[in-house]
Amino acid sequence: MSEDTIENLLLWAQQKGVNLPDTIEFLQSESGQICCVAKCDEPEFRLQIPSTLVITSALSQAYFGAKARYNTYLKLLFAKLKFDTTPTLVDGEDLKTKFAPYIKALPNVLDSPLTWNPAEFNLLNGTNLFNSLREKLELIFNEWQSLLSELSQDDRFKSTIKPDTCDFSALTMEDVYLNYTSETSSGSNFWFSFQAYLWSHLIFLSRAFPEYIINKDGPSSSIMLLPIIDLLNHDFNSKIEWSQGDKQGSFRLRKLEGVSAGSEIFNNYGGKGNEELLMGYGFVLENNVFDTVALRIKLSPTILASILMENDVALPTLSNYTHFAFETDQSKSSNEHNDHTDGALYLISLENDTCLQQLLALFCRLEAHEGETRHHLRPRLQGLQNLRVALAEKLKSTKSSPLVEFQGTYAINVYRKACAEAYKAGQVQILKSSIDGLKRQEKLLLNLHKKQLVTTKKLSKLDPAFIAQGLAELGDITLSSENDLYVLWLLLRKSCPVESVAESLRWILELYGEFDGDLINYKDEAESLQKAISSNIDYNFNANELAKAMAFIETYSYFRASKEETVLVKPFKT
Ligand SMILES: C[S@@+](CC[C@H](N)C(=O)[O-])C[C@H]1O[C@@H](n2cnc3c(N)ncnc32)[C@H](O)[C@@H]1O
Repeated sequence: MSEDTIENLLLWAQQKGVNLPDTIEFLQSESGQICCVAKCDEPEFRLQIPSTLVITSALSQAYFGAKARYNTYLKLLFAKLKFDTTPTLVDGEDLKTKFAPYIKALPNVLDSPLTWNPAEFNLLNGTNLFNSLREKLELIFNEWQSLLSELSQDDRFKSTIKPDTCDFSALTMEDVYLNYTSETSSGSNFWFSFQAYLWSHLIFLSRAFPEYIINKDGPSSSIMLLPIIDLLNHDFNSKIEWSQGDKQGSFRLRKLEGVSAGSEIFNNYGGKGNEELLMGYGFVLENNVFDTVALRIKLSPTILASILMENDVALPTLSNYTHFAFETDQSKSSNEHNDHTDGALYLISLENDTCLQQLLALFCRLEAHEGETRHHLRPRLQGLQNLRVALAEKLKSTKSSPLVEFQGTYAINVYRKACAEAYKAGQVQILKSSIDGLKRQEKLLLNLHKKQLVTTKKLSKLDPAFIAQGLAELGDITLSSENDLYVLWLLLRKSCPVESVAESLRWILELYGEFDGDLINYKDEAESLQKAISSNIDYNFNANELAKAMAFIETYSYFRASKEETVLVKPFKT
């Protein structure tokens, strides 16, 4: 952007009543980004925008007569102001002319991955952004298609605007890029093209404010643009107040701390992680304390219903974390109902352990058998293991996952590459540190409850005769799993006099004596173990008894995937 463009913008703003203090200046960095800098010590910075410069859905309602989907029509109006060469009249005033200096100063190309080419898109492979990008684009695409359908029935537009019937789901990501999202995609010069709509969408995504600040009676999810105020960059340490200004419908930004000469004056877009910053604003922050890895856990309707009824573990949804300045009417209604149809959403971070512990509580609850709660030792250990495995898989896929295939040759923008790498590194760091935290937690629990645990190693140590004689008597059999070893121990020891069994193993036999579990799932396995034994030696175990022992071991053990071992756990509420 040229210096003239900024000059014109500032002049225009002053003429329209923006109080631009002469103690600040707007500078342009080498990358073309504008920033606001204090020329001298600024004890109390304020910037106020009159209502006449605020771009709200009142304008799109007036122009399109829209009675719903306010944000969607506002984005369309803004695309029209940018891309249509003819006037857009509201109450006799041409909005295109009115806002021309502002629109001219806006970036033409935005760095959100929604516009990245296939080679750049592949830089994100394995991440949540990579996995969700297509779905996000499809939502915007559907929003745009339905707008075209509505406009094609409006007398004012029906001669020029035809519905678009493209089936988005049939397009590859390369098709999407070439036909719809690249700067040079076909139809990009029409104000009602997808490319124009996407540009407008991204401008709102990266610059919009919630309208309720100046209009308490308006729809709560409505968004607005604030020229000049939106030149301020983001710093999450910046102490800022947003409020209505002196006059009805005006907006005031106030810095709640002094700014020293030469320092940049920042806005604060809120505590956002790099995923949200990259997607919405096209940048990331190094060492971002708000960085999170989003993990969505889908639950079957039955489990969901019982967990909600018990009200013991948290099942957060998006609405628990943030209020977006930018929200589609659709996403808002699902948030309002705290709907779990998309699953529970856990945002785990380096800085705050709460979410990881909530997620762990859910994993432990999912492992609790009948008669257990998530606080029992066995489901706690199993939950820890399962979550570790899940995070390790996520880590693996974040580090290396398949790439999308594409035909063309595309240059990779250096800035975008750096953003993708920093975002990925942040995700990897959070996952690794969460896994380490879980490892430590498991180790503590294992140390604390050593007496409640039996491994096959401990079993062999406490009952050497079982290995030396008992097993030897069964001949040379191949056990399909470590569980079979416990099963055989149970069957060989269940009728032994109590005193002959080591004290710390007796609880197993006592519980086994009372055990009355469902055997149906173990019949086949039991029969094959029975066969393996009897084909080897004339030793006849009852298949039902084998099935009972197998069911028992499953009920009273946890599988420690990290060591590939089954550990028997004495029922214990921690
Ligand atoms: C509301 S605008 C701020 C004005 C913007 N600098 C401009 O030149 O128009 C938001 C955009 O500014 C840039 N931005 C804001 N804060 C930033 C930061 N801390 N680091 C890098 N880029 C930032 C991003 O491109 C973002 O999409």
